[in-house]
Amino acid sequence: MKATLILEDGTVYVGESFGAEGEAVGEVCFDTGMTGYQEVLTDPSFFGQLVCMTYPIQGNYGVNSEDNESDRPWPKGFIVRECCSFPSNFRCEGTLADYLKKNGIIGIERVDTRALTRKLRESGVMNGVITTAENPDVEACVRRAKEFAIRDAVRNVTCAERREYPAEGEAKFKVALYDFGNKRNITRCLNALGCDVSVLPAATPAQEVLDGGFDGVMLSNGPGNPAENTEIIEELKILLDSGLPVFGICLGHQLMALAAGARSEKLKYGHRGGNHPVKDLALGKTYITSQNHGYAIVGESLPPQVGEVSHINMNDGTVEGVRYKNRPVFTVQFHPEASPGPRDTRYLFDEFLDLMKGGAR
Ligand SMILES: NC(=O)CC[C@H](N)C(=O)O
Repeated sequence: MKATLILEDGTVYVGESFGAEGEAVGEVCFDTGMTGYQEVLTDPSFFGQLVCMTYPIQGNYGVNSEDNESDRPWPKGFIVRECCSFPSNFRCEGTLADYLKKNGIIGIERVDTRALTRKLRESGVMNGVITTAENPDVEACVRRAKEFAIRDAVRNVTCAERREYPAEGEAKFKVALYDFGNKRNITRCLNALGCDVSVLPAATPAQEVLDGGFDGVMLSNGPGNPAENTEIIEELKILLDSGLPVFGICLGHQLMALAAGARSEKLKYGHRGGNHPVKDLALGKTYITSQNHGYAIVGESLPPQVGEVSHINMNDGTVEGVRYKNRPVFTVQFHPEASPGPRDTRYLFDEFLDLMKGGAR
């Protein structure tokens, strides 16, 4: 069956449908990861997006029940060069196409993903429509794409109620994890290091965390424009000055910086993939990191008496981490939990544990 991708600038890519049928409107972004499509699909940070994978074959090792980063896939559509129909892997439990169909996600293949990626790199991020209609009305699709905006993102992906995830082995610490769209591997990493983790809805008041007997707070990744989360930012202001250790990842990093008085900006086309070089300024060392974000914190807007930039992206110089002054609080824009991605920066979880022990970072 035919499928068509129409960008808001009127560009049309004709391909073939391989997931659900119908129409999806969303923000088109590209991800350069060579593996990890299942983790990408189930990462709640992709809520509302049409994700183009730059690696030319997807689905070649199928899908399984162990690699999910949340309970369901979140992008509105998946754009690939080729979707493999006969996956081969000892862990494979089904095909990517069936998985998308079952979950109502539209997939389009046979798209020149190199041309699309170049277009987004040159023109910047754009909205689009994928439709399986035989003769789509391009003008109407362009209108719908232009009208689209990702709104209430965190509210749509956060958990409805608190859930407990016990430590592996002896529990050393109790961590409150704010779920802004949490990737399961953040919970797994903490559990593996001996933390009992309570995953909390995004709207949990800071006071409840302070009264909860926790040793530290983890702020998760999540979708959407960080600046729209005004109520959460107010709660984080309380946590920032509470003396409790806090570690933030991606959206969690952005929200804490906004709470500290900084400003966020939308990047031209974002960073998504598993090969982004980031320099830890204190160590003078560069790590290869996993990333998925469309916004960043503006370094100069961070009040210098509150925090300083700790990491920068070696491709474009954008802020990749903040260390807060006189507070046991640090955050990173990239994904130390990876999944998919390199594990270079897993050590940051140990640093969070050191803070909870009361040691210096
Ligand atoms: N993965 C994330 O947490 C992404 C954060 C934010 N939604 C952004 O796009 O920048």
